[in-house]
Amino acid sequence: MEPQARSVTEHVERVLALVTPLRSEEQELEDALGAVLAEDLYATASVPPFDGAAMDGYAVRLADLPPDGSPVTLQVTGDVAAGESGPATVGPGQALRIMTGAPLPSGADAVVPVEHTSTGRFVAGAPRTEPSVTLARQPRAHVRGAGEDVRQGERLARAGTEVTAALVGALAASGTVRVPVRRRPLVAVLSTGSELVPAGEPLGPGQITDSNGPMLAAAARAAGADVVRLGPVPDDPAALRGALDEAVRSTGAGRPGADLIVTAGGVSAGAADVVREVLAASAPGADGGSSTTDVDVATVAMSPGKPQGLARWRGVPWLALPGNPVGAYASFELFARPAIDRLRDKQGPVRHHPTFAAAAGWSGSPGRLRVVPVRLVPLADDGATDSTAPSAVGVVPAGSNHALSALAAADGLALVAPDVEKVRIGDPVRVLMLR
Ligand SMILES: Nc1nc2c(c(=O)[nH]1)N[C@H]1C(S)=C(S)[C@@H](COP(=O)(O)OP(=O)(O)OC[C@H]3O[C@@H](n4cnc5c(N)ncnc54)[C@H](O)[C@@H]3O)O[C@H]1N2
Ligand code: MOO
Repeated sequence: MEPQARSVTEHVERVLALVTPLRSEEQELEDALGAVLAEDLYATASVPPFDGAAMDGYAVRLADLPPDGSPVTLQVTGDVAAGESGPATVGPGQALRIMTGAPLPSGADAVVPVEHTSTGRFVAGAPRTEPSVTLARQPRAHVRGAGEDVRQGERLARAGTEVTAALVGALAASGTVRVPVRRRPLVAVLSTGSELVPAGEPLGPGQITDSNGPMLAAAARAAGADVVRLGPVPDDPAALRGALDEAVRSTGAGRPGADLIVTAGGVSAGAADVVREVLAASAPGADGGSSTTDVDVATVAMSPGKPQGLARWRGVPWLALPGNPVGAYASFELFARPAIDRLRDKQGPVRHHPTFAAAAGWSGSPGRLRVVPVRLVPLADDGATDSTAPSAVGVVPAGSNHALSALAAADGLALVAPDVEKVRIGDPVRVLMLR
């Protein structure tokens, strides 16, 4: 009899209990894209650092411009360009030509854009000699105030934030050159199965190409980890133990031991299910020693991805995922990715699981969370005029649930709750987005 299946939520909790965040280290800001901040970061300088022009035009004194908007003619006494720091001053009745980004000269408190003046436009490269300009008060001052964007000492990002290109920009603007980040996790990816042949090698009778190895390695990299790929390992306990030892050992070439082991295959009820065998043989108290601890083999209420194993190999957290490739990938997204996030101490935003309307109906066996590769499709013309509205997008299954080709074509994984028997057209469907 099959044991009571464990919920996905409970399995996630057990996965998270196995891993703890890695130590932090300093990294050059320019190399930190995708890393996770280990501390809150504060602006070391204000942005912009000075009051400056937001438009090309004339720096003026508002006191010279009649409040009723009637034009006035001012004497043009010179130029201020971006990057200039000269002691330019605008006196009463005067104006200075000023370019966007240039510091506002003393005396001036507004910029009038050139297109709203008698000059009309500045010609790039041409000498500017107009002795005077006629202009009028504008509704806006077109001045960017010092610290308007960021004030020195203001918090720019919280610990746990993943560094994006925009954050690199914001940190650079405020004078940051090095950032404290979590060390990048090293994930060992290991596929098991005597039928497996590395990609590119000819297949003998009964053999198949190892797709889980390259796929899970790619998924781990996409989740922000470095990867050491081992195997495929044949269905032989000694070979598997050897590979697990290699995964956790640091090598002479400077590779540290893995922070997390992810295996695929051999975790079900088959006679050759070697992962299950190694877990059982080395569980504490059993013969074979205690290189494996915290063993937890479970049937999880999801499909695909039902058989799962958790343990530590010589202290290193080990997620044993099922071999069926779609199940392995679904398990990666639901269990291994949160484990990697925790190693990186990555905090929210909560993983985005938007809801779309089903654009086709489908059924499946209730009682488990069904993970269905789906594609986003425009909904049939429903009279909506705005084709970019979210309601104009729905989901359809991307192909057979167990086919890698469907997974490859999928925009996301629909997560259909265990109590739902049939998904009908128009039903809301929660989707774990993959792109
Ligand atoms: N009697 C039972 N049999 C099975 C059960 C069960 O509950 N009772 N569960 C089924 C489910 S669900 C799954 S999933 C599989 C998982 O089994 P394993 O984790 O032991 O995986 P394998 O048997 O090693 O492989 C399953 C399947 O996937 C192919 N495979 C494995 N590794 C790779 C790889 N690296 N690249 C490509 N394909 C791979 C393998 O050849 C098998 O076809 O067990 C069911 N059986
Ligand atoms: O759990 Mo298996 O992955 O359903 O195919």
